[in-house]
Amino acid sequence: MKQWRQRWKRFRNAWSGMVAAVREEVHMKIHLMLAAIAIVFAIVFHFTKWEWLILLLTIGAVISLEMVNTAIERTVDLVTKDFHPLAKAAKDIAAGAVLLGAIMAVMIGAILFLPHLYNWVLK
Ligand SMILES: Nc1ncnc2c1ncn2[C@@H]1O[C@H](COP(=O)(O)OP(=O)(O)OP(=O)(O)O)[C@@H](O)[C@H]1O
Repeated sequence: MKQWRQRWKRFRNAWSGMVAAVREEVHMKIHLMLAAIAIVFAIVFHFTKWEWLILLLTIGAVISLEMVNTAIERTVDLVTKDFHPLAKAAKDIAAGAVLLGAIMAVMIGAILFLPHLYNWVLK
């Protein structure tokens, strides 16, 4: 029983972390908005099971990367407010990971959506 209470507490902490990231980070709101638009188009285009899998994995990867980036920013700010080359490197590398994820997501999105858009325009 105690174990379940602890698990529930951990789940609630993780959930409140997700809510805080969405509330406090403009980029998270943008990612969620783009994900919602992609999901609407995937429904309209009747995506196959494999297309859904790739789309959901991509959305999950980008949003997770943004959350880890936010966590790294907060940790660096907690450790030092002074300028430090290591603080800069940590923040820039974490931001670079998000950028790489976003570039991959745009490419995957083009591969997934362009053939459907093409067919839709030709109809
Ligand atoms: N303590 C620091 N020492 C050195 N450079 C820093 C430090 N804090 C931030 N920077 C530099 O400034 C940039 C912007 O930092 P900031 O903390 O404003 O994050 P951000 O990318 O604007 O994210 P957000 O606005 O979402 O918090 C970092 O990418 C880094 O290059």
